[in-house]
Amino acid sequence: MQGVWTPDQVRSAEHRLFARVPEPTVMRRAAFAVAVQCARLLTERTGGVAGRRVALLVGAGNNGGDALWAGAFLRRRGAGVTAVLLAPDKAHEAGLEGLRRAGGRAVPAEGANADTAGIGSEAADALERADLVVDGIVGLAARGPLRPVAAELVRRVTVPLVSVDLPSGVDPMTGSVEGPAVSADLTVTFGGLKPCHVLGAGAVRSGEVVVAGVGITEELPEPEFALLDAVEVGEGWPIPGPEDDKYSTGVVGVAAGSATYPGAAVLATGAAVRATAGMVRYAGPAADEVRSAWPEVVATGSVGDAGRVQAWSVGPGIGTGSSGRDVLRFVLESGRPVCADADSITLFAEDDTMWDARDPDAPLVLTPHAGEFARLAGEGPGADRVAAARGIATSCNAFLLLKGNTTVIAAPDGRVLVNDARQAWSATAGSGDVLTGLIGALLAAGVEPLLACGYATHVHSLAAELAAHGKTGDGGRSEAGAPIGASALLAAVPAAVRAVRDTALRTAAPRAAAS
Ligand SMILES: NC(=O)C1=CN([C@@H]2O[C@H](COP(=O)(O)OP(=O)(O)OC[C@H]3O[C@@H](n4cnc5c(N)ncnc54)[C@H](O)[C@@H]3O)[C@@H](O)[C@H]2O)[C@@H](O)CC1
Ligand SMILES: Nc1ncnc2c1ncn2[C@@H]1O[C@H](COP(=O)(O)OP(=O)(O)O)[C@@H](O)[C@H]1O
Ligand SMILES: [K+]
Repeated sequence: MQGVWTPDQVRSAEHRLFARVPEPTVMRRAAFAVAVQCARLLTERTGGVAGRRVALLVGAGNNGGDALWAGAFLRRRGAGVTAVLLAPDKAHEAGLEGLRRAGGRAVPAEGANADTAGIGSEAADALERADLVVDGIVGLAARGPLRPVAAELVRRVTVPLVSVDLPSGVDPMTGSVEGPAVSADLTVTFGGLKPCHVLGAGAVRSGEVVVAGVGITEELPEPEFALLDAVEVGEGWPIPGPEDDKYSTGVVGVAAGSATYPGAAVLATGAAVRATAGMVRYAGPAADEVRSAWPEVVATGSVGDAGRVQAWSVGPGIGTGSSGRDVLRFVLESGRPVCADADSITLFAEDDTMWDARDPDAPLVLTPHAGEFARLAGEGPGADRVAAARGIATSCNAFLLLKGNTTVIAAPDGRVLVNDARQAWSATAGSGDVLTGLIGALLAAGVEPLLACGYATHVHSLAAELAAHGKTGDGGRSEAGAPIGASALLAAVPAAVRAVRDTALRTAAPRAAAS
């Protein structure tokens, strides 16, 4: 798992490090890492470093200090470096001195001969001629969007941009963007990932993220939350072994759909079929449609007739009337792990007694989108989606999966996983039904609920990406991609599972050879 740490955790780790290593040494290590990445980008985009022009956007704090020292390193490799100072009186003194000693120069952002936007002519010129821009405007201490002069400078950038620590203007803790902010091609951060690199708009604005340890990593506590990588998903995805049969790999029950919404039943059940090897039972009014789409499914008209299952997926298309309520109550009373989505969430929100129907020891997974979350919580998730998901998971004693481009999954004990989709092809009607089926199947296979949600979400977003790009093994590959429907996403689930399992296999082989 890749950990993510809050700005406060990183600051305390920094202070512990400063007890052993002088602060200027740490700053120069950080700046060197920035310079290395700038040189790489310059070489990729322009063929070299010497003779290229770099503009540094320098704010009042240590983030600007990092940029200034990085500029000094780049100057020594032959680049022409100009620092544009947003607060000339407060610019990091040692960094400024270092840059000047290396032959770089510094100009004020709002200097002489300012243009109508208030930008001095030397600053405007430096930006116009730059091959690369370094954003050292603000780092961990950032509050709110870019101020007007910084925003104007950033607006003028047309060349690759490297952010120091985080893209300025993005909230470090939540990744939210409330006004002008930097969009980086590359962000070099220190010690470990911070929330803004993986959450919401910040994830997009960060571009490629490179973590430089600089000694801080060793001082970090347990991370605030974590991301699963493809290797972990591939290793953990349940597959049948030699001793297995259709029952031992987990029987999942799907209670979804209605006469009005048979599609929800077909999608959720199909996802369960495609996710694991065990048996899938369907119970509900869309039994005929499910049977004809998925002949391998054992389908009945009501949950009472469904037979034994190891876990339930319930909710999509069941409605919020009395029959939906009875279905939800039945599966909750079964004492099995339950993934409750869509209408089930509304039923929980509208009927407090529903909580009493569940066995508190049986895991309950709730998978709301923002609107359903608001129904459940009484208010929307707001900017801090991790805190919002964690709050409801704890108060409801449930696993809470908050959907979106960044999906946040919180366990009742406070653990949190985040999945950054890095694309939005799954923003299509019915794709949530597919996710419900995947989670139910993994719960039935005995995967721990937080991981079941993490694996399912990872495979779901990968399936959307593969389907949109025609990378499912049936030709029509495309780099640009094209919109897909939930059926195409569902059809791509096996390709996504194969992809993560292959990644895990490729990683395991060299490890085995080395040991
Ligand atoms: N102390 C060190 O030696 C190290 C510092 N590091 C760097 O130091 C940074 C943190 O430095 P600082 O604590 O000095 O703070 P910043 O450099 O993040 O902030 C500088 C100033 O900008 C102001 N500011 C806040 N929001 C703003 C906005 N929206 N627009 C413009 N200005 C705004 C803040 O009030 C603060 O005074 C990290 O992000 C990292 O880049 C790291 O290199 C690790 C080592
Ligand atoms: N902009 C987006 N980018 C990436 N994934 C998204 C985006 N919007 C929605 N999704 C994902 O698509 C699925 C939609 O689920 P849901 O809102 O329940 O839709 P439906 O009820 O139509 O099936 C969720 O897994 C969600 O995380
Ligand atoms: K920055």
